[in-house]
Amino acid sequence: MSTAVDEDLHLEYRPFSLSLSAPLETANGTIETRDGYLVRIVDESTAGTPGDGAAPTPASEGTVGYGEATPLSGWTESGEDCADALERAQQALTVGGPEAALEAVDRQVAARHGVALALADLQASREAVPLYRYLGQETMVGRVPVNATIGAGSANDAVAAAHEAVDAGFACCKVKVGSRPLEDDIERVRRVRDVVGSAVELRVDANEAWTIPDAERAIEAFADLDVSILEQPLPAGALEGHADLRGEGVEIALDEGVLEHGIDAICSAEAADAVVLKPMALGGIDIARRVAAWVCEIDLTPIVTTTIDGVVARTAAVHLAAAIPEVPACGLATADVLAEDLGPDPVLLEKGAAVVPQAKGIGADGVWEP
Ligand SMILES: O=C(O)CCC(=O)C1=CC=C[C@@H](O)[C@@H]1C(=O)O
Ligand SMILES: [Mg+2]
Repeated sequence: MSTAVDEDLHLEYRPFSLSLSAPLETANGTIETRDGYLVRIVDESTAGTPGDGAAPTPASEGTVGYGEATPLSGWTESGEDCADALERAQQALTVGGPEAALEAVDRQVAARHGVALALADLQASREAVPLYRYLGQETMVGRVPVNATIGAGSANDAVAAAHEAVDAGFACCKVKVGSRPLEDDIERVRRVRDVVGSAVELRVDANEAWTIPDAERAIEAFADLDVSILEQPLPAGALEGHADLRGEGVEIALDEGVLEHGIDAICSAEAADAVVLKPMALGGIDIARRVAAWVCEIDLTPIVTTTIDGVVARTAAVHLAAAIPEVPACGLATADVLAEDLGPDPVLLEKGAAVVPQAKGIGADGVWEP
């Protein structure tokens, strides 16, 4: 049902293309560029009147909420489907308000992420609270722990990235594996362990690359190397296979499997110790928040990451992590993976932690003008 306030909401979106500073190699393919749509919803009921001849300012336009819809092949809908969905949301918002806009993008997760985030940012801005407080965190959170992300490149590249991570103060590194012979990957992880020392947490992400015997062999070696978490060793469909890999000294996290099965099935199959939550792939910050609350209840560990998003979605994911009590290190230190961004980054990285913005909403300003 539409209300007078809803009719004052207007959604706009514009395309963007961000190149990576270096392609990110994973076992599922190489990510070279991040193309998507920046979304904004303006509440014109709060618009002021600009002075004579003055250019419109954000205040004169009304309160604004920003969102980002950045599809990634294999994880979300295509770019084309995303754009079509945003077009539908634009119409639906004017006619039927926020609920109608979200319904119009129900099945296109990246588009839904863009719309839901713009609505959440708008509401948090109206309430003058940072997004993480709007997402339900009752106390002030200054920082969230983050992991360094090391791509599936050569052993020398992995060692160099690990050096850099330790120098920058990271206490957790996640190494991508699965795109080369298993023994080579084990050797890469061994060399990374040598470089980072025993105090740094090491995680490994195979992006579905392995068979059960491969994974068993990897876990045997990784347990000796004190790897804490192995992410998605088997194809997403293999719930029972993942369940069988648990309890051998390395915790099992599901990422692609979360999207394929959902939390209830993972829980019934006892298939994971931890789950990776990517708001862009789950369909929005609101959904990711609900999933995080649910997994905490059932003693699964939630790890927040992104699909290598621009500053709007990445900062929103930092807020999501800040809304989760005792969140472990999250995959949110990816700003450097991008060679360019949508605007200034409000999140400082300091000694392995992301400093959470305390301004109202997401806190990502200066992003609309290309
Ligand atoms: O979790 C991180 O450290 C960063 C994000 C990350 O690893 C990923 C982002 C996008 C696509 C994936 O290949 C990958 C992942 O599988 O987690
Ligand atoms: Mg993963």
